[in-house]
Amino acid sequence: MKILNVDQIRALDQATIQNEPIAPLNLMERAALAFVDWFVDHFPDTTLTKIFCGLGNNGGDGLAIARLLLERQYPVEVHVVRYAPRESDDFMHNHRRLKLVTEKVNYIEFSRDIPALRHNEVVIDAILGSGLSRPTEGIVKSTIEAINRAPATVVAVDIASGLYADQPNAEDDVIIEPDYTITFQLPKLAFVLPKNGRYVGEWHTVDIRLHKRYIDLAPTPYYFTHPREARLLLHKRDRYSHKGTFGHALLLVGSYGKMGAAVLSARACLRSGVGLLTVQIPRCGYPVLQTAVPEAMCRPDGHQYVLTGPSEVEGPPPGDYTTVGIGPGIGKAPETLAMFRELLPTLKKPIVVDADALNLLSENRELLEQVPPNSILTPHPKEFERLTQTWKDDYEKLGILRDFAKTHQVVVVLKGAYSAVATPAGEIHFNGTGNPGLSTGGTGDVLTGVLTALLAQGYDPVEAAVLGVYAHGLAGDRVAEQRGPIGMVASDVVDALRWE
Ligand SMILES: NC(=O)C1=CN([C@@H]2O[C@H](COP(=O)(O)OP(=O)(O)OC[C@H]3O[C@@H](n4cnc5c(N)ncnc54)[C@H](OP(=O)(O)O)[C@@H]3O)[C@@H](O)[C@H]2O)[C@@H](O)CC1
Ligand SMILES: [K+]
Repeated sequence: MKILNVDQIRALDQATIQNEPIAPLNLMERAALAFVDWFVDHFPDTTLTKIFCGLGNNGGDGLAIARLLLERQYPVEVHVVRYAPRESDDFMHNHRRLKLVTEKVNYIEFSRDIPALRHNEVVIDAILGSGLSRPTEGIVKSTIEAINRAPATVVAVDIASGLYADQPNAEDDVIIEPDYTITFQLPKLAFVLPKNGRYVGEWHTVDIRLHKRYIDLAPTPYYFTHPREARLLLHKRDRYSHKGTFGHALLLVGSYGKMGAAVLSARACLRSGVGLLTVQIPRCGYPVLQTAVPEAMCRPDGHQYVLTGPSEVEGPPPGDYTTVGIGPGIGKAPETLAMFRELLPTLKKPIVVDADALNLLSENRELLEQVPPNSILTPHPKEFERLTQTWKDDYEKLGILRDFAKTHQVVVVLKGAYSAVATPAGEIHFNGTGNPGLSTGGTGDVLTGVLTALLAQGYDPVEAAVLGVYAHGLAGDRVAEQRGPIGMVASDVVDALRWE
């Protein structure tokens, strides 16, 4: 699904109002209803809910939510943060409607008006939404600080108050730190950026039927992979297919002491549907690989400890394989660099480049030009920084990422909490699967195996990256569900891969 910027969201709001058509107030009511549906599902016990409203439309949402919850017999307190003399029309209208249901509205003008907040209460944050135009200050800031200090559960309406939806905040900005963010229809770019984790919490979108045609036509470089979209990418298998149909991949992996990386990438590649797999490893890894991964063919390198290229075993040149995956555990020995240097110009089809192969690229930038177009590079942030430059915030990093993918005509999977797949066309697809349990040695090697298998099966490289990252994260989520995220190991992730 698309991620739109604030101006586009505002225009989408107007397009919906004009084209559906629907009165602005009714659209706000629809948004409030969608929020309330989620809320009563999630908080079925009618615990005391304190709703903090600003004076714009986010505050209007909060007032409508208060009325709808009161109608459902929830004990609700409404606190309006009166920071300015100006209120939006829909705020005023909902204020009048609320007053027909309850007389009890508290107005916060000074710190002494801020209510005490306890741990068994729920706070709904509707102070500021996507209309944020400057840092929070004065009574708004004091109220946010009080909410952040409180032990109550906090649910933000649309976006945490004080957080910009599509531009960086300053380090010292005061922003709500919610447990949940319930946003309307589409996620905001801010939600998928690492620095913002504590200002987002667990986020969900609720459908408010905004104008579909506007969304379809709106230009944006940013997408979030919806589970439905990921499943659609999966190729169906023909019952007359045979192992040749699914390609023959070559993995160049491992070195002395790092043969585990070879085994993990090879097992993941096989578990991701490759037809045939050949693994080239330094000679010392031969018994390891033949024992741990009997399904793979093995090409022992001429060198005992590191990869150098030539093998004692006859075989086609790397360029003849359907695809090549290189990097996990290979180290940076001069012989391995020499092999990489010789190998790259012989490859014409997209490959997967990971780990030390990426570090070799950073240290020998001229090799970047030799990487076949549409290859998939899978750096973590440190490796990406070595390949490019440092950045001052997540937004600058996205710019650098898009430029890099466009300039070098490669697909970049920047790994992280929301892994970002950057395409040669300059688009970015954020992935939502995965959990902190995946931050453990070897999971990157697993991803390389997955992506290599998908390329071997003829997936378009961008689709391979989007689907592969999604499936890899989902496997991690399955493991976390079964045995908890702590103590998860990369082999668990291989075993949990599913392609359906
Ligand atoms: N889009 C959709 O599809 C739908 C959107 N809906 C809802 O509308 C919300 C957006 O509403 P909104 O535009 O009124 O913005 P919101 O943030 O409530 O208030 C802006 C006001 O606050 C002011 N202000 C700004 N920064 C400030 C600060 N630091 N401290 C103090 N004040 C500050 C700002 O002042 P100005 O910049 O004009 O000077 C302006 O007066 C959106 O988040 C969602 O909840 C749903 O109802 C329906 C579907
Ligand atoms: K809010």
